[in-house]
Amino acid sequence: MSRAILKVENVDQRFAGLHALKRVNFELIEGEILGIIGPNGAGKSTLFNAIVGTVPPVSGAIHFKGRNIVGMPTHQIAQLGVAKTSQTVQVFDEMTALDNVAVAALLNSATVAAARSAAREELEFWGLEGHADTLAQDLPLAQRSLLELARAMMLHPQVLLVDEVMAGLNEVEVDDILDKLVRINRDRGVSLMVIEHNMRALMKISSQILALDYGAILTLGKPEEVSRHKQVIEAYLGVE
Ligand SMILES: Nc1ncnc2c1ncn2[C@@H]1O[C@H](COP(=O)(O)OP(=O)(O)OP(=O)(O)O)[C@@H](O)[C@H]1O
Repeated sequence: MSRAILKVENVDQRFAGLHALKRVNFELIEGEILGIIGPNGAGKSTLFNAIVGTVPPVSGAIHFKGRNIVGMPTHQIAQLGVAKTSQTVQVFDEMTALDNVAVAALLNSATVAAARSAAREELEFWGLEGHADTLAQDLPLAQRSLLELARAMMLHPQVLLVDEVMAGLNEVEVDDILDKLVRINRDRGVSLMVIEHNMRALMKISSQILALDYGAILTLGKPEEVSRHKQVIEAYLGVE
């Protein structure tokens, strides 16, 4: 039987006069890939920030495996198993790719040597082994996106929130990331929520898609249903 690993209940977020999330309710089923779409400013990143605790919601509950994580510090939420990538790739520019991943690996390693070894393995998974000694600032955008995913995986997440990692990438690079996301989901047991403006990409990998508009859920359903939804077409695709 499918069960929810993450349950978002009546989550509200407000910034001064702006009602950024309006009683948002949904479940992430364990093992699924849930795509998140919505126009600019719809509240997608705000939702992710609420889940990982960087900007906690003003009201509502977020249950991870039955435990309400609202109010917990981000590092504790990460330790429990919920991690996030950033919308803008956040790696340490002046460090090598290997060191970037090794720093994250230290959290779950007994020694520096063990962290470096885990980091090497992770770089290999993401196809970055040839760039281990390259400074992050010298990596092309696609490899920086992969590096951030590699860093996030060192937290051993059970739920990974992926915020627009495909922006600015070409079709081949997007397909490579999609393939890797499917593999961490299928082979490494990570449930995923993926924010993406690239609808074609999202439809390929998501079992369900959630559409946000003005902080509220427009619809949640199978990709083919959501892509036919009248308000999604109007709000997201901008068609009258
Ligand atoms: N910390 C904050 N303080 C004030 N306003 C914020 C804050 N975070 C987000 N907002 C506002 O909340 C609204 C939703 O922003 P959010 O970044 O969640 O949208 P989004 O759907 O992720 O958009 P995009 O696709 O452009 O990334 C926007 O109007 C934004 O300016």
